[in-house]
Amino acid sequence: MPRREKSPNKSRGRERARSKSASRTKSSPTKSPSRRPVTRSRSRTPSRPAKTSSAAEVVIQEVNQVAPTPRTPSRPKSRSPSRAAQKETVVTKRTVVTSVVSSSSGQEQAAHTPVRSSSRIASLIEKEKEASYLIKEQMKSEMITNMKTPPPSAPKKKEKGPHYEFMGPIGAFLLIFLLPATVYYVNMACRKTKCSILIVPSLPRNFVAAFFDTEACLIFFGWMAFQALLAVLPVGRLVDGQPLKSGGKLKYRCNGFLALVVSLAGLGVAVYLKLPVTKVVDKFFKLMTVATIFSFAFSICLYVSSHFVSSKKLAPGGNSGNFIYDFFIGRELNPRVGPLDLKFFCELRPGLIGWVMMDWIMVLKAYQETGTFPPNLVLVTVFQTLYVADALWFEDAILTTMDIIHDGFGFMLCFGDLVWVPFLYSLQPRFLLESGFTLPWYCLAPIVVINLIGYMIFRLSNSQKNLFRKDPKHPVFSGMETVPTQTGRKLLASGWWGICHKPNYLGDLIMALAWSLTTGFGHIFTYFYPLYFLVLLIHRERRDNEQCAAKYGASWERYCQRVKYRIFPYIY
Ligand SMILES: NC(=O)C1=CN([C@@H]2O[C@H](COP(=O)(O)OP(=O)(O)OC[C@H]3O[C@@H](n4cnc5c(N)ncnc54)[C@H](OP(=O)(O)O)[C@@H]3O)[C@@H](O)[C@H]2O)C=CC1
Ligand SMILES: CC(C)CCC[C@@H](C)[C@H]1CC=C2C3=C(CC[C@@]21C)[C@@]1(C)CC[C@H](O)C(C)(C)[C@@H]1CC3
Repeated sequence: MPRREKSPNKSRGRERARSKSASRTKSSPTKSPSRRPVTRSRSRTPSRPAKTSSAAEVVIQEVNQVAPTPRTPSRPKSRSPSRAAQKETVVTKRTVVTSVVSSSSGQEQAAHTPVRSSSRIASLIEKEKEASYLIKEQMKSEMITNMKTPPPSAPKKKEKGPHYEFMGPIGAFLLIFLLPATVYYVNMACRKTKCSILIVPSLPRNFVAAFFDTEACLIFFGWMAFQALLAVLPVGRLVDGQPLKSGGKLKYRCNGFLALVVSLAGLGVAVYLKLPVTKVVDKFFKLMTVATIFSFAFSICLYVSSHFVSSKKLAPGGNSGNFIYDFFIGRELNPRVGPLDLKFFCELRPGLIGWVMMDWIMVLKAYQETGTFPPNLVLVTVFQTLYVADALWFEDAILTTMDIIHDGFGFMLCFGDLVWVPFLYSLQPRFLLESGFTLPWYCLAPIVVINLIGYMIFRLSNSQKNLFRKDPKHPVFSGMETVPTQTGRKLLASGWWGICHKPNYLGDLIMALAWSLTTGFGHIFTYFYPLYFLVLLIHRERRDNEQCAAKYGASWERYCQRVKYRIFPYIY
């Protein structure tokens, strides 16, 4: 295949070739098959040694002959950035052209035998059609590449404003107040007898005493310090993060599962020693207030300190220049204090482990109050413990999530990790503790099944993708459909990832539903978690979809054509 230089005229040349090729396909091919250059070029050179090439390549060769790209003779030989970009485009082109949907078993078709029969001709026509499709794909991908790397001579595009998410600064401003208000409202509306949106929470007379005390401060900061200490212990694997914009990779200490075990064991010891651990539940609202104030203060510190780091350390999305928006989304990607990575720590340790601790303390309190272990309270606590234990066992998988790679560490994640997760995700157990609501075993059995199904989908799909990212050549992927991309990475288009774009979200949502089912059907707010989660995951899927479209261009489109549904097969 002749090497071709990229030039501004190239696309036009190829467009011409494409229309010629298309018109050839349209004109009755059986009548004049020998006029097609594919046939001609091969029958003219019968003595050429047989070289295996794909049908698409053959047609590309043919296109090159029909419409040779005008060369730019005076182009300097030195490897300028634009030239490097051109080379990259050539490589991209080849990747996309050679196989669009390939099979890992490597069964790519090779066609280079002289045309002898009409069936052969028909098959070549088929291939030509395919190749013409591939050319289209290639052009799309090229357009995307060109969009990313404009030639130096191209006129400068009008600067676009920052790309905002969450409805921009106004959305961010509203969320900064709405999120804390929601946590308070939902928890205050969930009382002993009812958990309903219709209950307007009444504010206590002595507001400060009801929502704040120094003991709660001590518990909160003691807990944070204890978890931070466990996180920096030189125990557990040191795992490399994803490559950074600034080059290199950060290292992360992964000992989260150990931290969970130590924390739960510590709780066991405290109970054995008859320490007043149920104070934590009694001071639920006070702890929530301390955590909320801390989140605001911490996010302000993060915002201020982000102005003292190099621009390479900033998150791609949180550097818009708008104070409110950047404060909410977070400016710095991976803020660290000594060995402690603040975002990684907050996302997995104090909030997540704190949530499970709170659940078990509620079980203990229920036992102290009633002398029994309410089965549905125990069940939902076991489910949530399994969920958190899973997250910490597969701790390093979080290093590839958009929170760690893409989002900065600002108010959204800070508040989400330290307040939203522990104080809202524990709503069902808190309701069960307060209301004493129970369910018979024949209602609990199907809930166990639903949770297990959800967990299986969540875990197996996450593990399949993680393994595929680590070792795409692993034997389990042989025979599975994949979509190659111009980045060199492939997208898995069968197995769990051939059912819908986010099988892991589907499993997560099924589990969320199972947790709420333990509270029966009488109280809408105990379904707050699955409802909010549905909105969060639909929004998150769309954000990820945008990011993948930007990353993978035409290949992502191809993947979306192959895998039609986003989260719910046959529905959405
Ligand atoms: N409990 C909670 O509150 C929350 C839980 N979660 C859970 O966290 C988990 C991780 O979620 P999240 O990080 O959002 O999303 P994913 O785990 O789905 O990761 C998305 C990334 O995976 C890669 N990818 C997407 N499709 C494919 C494919 N077909 N083949 C190979 N790679 C693909 C892409 O990255 P690349 O190509 O660069 O590898 C993409 O950016 C989920 O299970 C979710 O349910 C998430 C948010 C909140
Ligand atoms: C309050 C806002 C509207 C949104 C806040 C979002 C955060 C609560 C979530 C963003 C991503 C999260 C993840 C988990 C918990 C919730 C947050 C912080 C996660 C740690 C839960 C356990 C999973 O197994 C996981 C895959 C490790 C999750 C990663 C993302």
